[in-house]
Amino acid sequence: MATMKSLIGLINKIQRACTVLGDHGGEGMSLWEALPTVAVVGGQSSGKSSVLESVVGRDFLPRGSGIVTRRPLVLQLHKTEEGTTEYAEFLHAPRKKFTDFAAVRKEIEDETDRMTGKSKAISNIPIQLSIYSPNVVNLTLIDLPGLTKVAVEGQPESIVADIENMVRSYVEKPNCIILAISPANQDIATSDAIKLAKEVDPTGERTFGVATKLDIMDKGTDCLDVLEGRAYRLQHPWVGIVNRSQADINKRVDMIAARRKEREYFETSPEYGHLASRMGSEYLAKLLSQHLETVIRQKIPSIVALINKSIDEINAELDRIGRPIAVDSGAQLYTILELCRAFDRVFKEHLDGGRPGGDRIYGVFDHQLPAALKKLPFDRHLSTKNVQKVVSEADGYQPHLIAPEQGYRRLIDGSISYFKGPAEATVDAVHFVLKELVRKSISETEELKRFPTLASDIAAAANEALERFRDESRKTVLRLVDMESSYLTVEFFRKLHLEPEKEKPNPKNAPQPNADIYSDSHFRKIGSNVSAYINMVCDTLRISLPKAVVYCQVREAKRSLLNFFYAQVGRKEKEKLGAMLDEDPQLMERRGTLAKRLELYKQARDDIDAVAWK
Ligand SMILES: Nc1nc2c(ncn2[C@@H]2O[C@H](COP(=O)(O)OP(=O)(O)OP(=O)(O)O)[C@@H](O)[C@H]2O)c(=O)[nH]1
Repeated sequence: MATMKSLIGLINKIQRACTVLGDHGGEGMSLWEALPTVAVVGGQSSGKSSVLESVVGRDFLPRGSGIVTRRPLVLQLHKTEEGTTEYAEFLHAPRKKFTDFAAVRKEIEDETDRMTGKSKAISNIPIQLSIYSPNVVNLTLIDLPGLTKVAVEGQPESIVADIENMVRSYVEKPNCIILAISPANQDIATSDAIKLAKEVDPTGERTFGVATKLDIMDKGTDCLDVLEGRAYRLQHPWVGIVNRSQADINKRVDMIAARRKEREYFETSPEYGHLASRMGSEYLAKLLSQHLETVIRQKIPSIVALINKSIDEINAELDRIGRPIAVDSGAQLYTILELCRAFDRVFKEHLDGGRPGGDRIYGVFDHQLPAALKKLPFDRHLSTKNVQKVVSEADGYQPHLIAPEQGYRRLIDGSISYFKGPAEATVDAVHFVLKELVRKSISETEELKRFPTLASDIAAAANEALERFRDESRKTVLRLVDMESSYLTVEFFRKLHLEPEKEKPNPKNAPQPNADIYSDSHFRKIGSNVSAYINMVCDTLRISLPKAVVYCQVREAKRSLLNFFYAQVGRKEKEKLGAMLDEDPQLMERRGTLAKRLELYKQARDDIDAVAWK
């Protein structure tokens, strides 16, 4: 069974680790909030500092008028072997042992000012102080600013509400044990501490009522109704306390003497003598310590559950943002190539299906190319008038005798050259689709997210490769078009020749034997022959251009988009490889934070395992 010392020591340890990591409650479900704590609350001058000091047995808290406690003070008490020297240690100044408690007080004041400036404002970032002493019990207490009604000189008006909000933020947590300090010489039921405790803990199960200043109550009055639980009932018994009076403090009565005096007060008191064994600051310290231990024991399963859940969450996030990368060049090269492959996979999924975008290439072939071909100005180029003009120019001074061979060739060449436009446009359209897919693939490659430099290197290399494929593709499609004009399909014209001319008999306009070959219908006929031939060429190109484009651009992109890049990377030196794997600084910071938190949680889990199940 775990000992009291080890259980409270465990929580102390986890609390210290939380503070180092900046976890002191607040946002989300923090480990700090899951830990049971004792918070000391009370109105100004209710005797809070005095209670804390007598629990510790030392003067060490700043004193003065106005609001002295302006940051939460997490006070961890560690009991040491009898005869050892007492000392104090601040978490913000580790390894510095304070044996002079006046210096502790000074450090609390200075550290408060460090955070809040001299502004007398308050801050919710706690100061963490550990006291090692044979005169304490293991206990963690949080001293909070005293609840107040008015701001004093130099303090903002809002301080009254700010203090209440800060105190409330501690005491409303279900794991907070409330030590509610009320001076007995005032009406306890309306004390600031009891009012707040009632609000956040109506059943009183986590409130410990403490009545101070029993010794200076009006003559003839006593506090028995409260201390015996009749006036204001809580689940836990009330504890009466007699602290040093101001006169004692001025006379520098030491704490050990004060404790003795307090004991004597109760033992000899006619009113409280029968309660003496359950009164006084020493009793209060033991009561709290025991209670804290019970609560911790109850909470351990839920703390462990929270720790495990947090570890899972942190691991999941670390997986998402990526683990740290190795530093040797072999591993770096491997990482870069792995990342390239990851990108390549996504890119191929876009082309081959599975991810959208590849279908837009088919859209170019199926829609854009035919539409562009349809728009070519063959009507104008093969109009009777233009046919006549081209044929006559080709004939020169000697008109053709049977068929205008030169004229046909010029008309066909002229028409075919129009195909260059749609051919190049197809190459460009596919190029832009591919470029867009590279962009999309870069942004969709999860693994690349943490390496912005490498991502842009890969994008640049891929785009460069696409430019090369585009040049190659352009040459190929233009060659296909040129091939069409370099050798015409003779059979087409032979067949034309064999087809009988289906002219409608028109006796009125009966053809004049000689004028015939120069008439409009003759040129119209030539135009329609060329047009039929060009339609055939068009059908061929509509089919062959996509093949050329896929061959030169799409297939190459799939096969060798990053080949050039791989070769370049392979030649790079270690520093350059490292530079390519530069990460987003924010991400690196986040990973660092997560790693530290993971360490804390794992350590906490090990500590709990070691202590709780011994
Ligand atoms: N006689 C007597 N005086 C007490 C007792 N408790 C506190 N005092 C005096 O009351 C005054 C205020 O006590 P503190 O302990 O400073 O009270 P506090 O709640 O910490 O005050 P702030 O930090 O200013 O909010 C001091 O002068 C103490 O000496 C007590 O039980 N008996």
